[in-house]
Amino acid sequence: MLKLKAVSEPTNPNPSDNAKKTQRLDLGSGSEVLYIPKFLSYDEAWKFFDYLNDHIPWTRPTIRVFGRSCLQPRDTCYVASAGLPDLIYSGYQPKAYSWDDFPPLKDILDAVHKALPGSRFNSLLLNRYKGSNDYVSWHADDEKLYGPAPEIASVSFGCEREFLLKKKPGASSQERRSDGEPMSKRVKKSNLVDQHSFTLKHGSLLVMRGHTQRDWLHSVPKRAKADATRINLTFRHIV
Ligand SMILES: O=C(O)CCC(=O)C(=O)O
Ligand SMILES: [Fe+2]
Repeated sequence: MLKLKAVSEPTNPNPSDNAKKTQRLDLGSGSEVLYIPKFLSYDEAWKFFDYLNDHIPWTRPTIRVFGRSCLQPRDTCYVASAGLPDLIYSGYQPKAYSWDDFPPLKDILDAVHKALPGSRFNSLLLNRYKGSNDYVSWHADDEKLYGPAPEIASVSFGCEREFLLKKKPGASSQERRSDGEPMSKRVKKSNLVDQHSFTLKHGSLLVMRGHTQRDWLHSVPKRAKADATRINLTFRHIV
């Protein structure tokens, strides 16, 4: 696994925000992940956690995976701006709530837009992992309605969980290592650079960009020791 390089957030000139280090991971072939561990303060993030845990109408729908019906292994909810095409995933079409139904979500959305200049997210999938047995299996958020190179911003609250990325079978191989050395000049150890792991902390922001959904899969696996509740918000732009 590659070590992440910590860089100061160049878009934020406020010196009081120096603690907000952005880690940037170049996955090669136009795929990139950003990770900001202290996107929200600890106390602020717990206030959002309590609000979301109590006020979101969480459901655990039946979805279809490989032709079989099963209970989705986590709670979910969906919020989207008016007039957008319906989201359907795993044979399930969630009801779209309005941003006005949950005003604190608009505050989080504003903070995300500020951290990612040029972004304009208009939909949000919420996930609640109620304990160590809840998870999301390997997938890419590559539904057509997100366009060919979607930016997805993911904010985490509560229990820390591991977030894994692995190269899709058949995706073009990595062009260069993090130190810029071309792979052709050295022995390829593709299994080392084709998987990455992040521990998504309370109040953190993770962003997937470029061709990440085309070329990579991600998951949040079951973890016996992660026995408390985690809430995750994934902001997306529907084209
Ligand atoms: O919970 C997470 O960190 C990831 C959720 C996710 O991948 C999704 O909702 O598509
Ligand atoms: Fe996802």
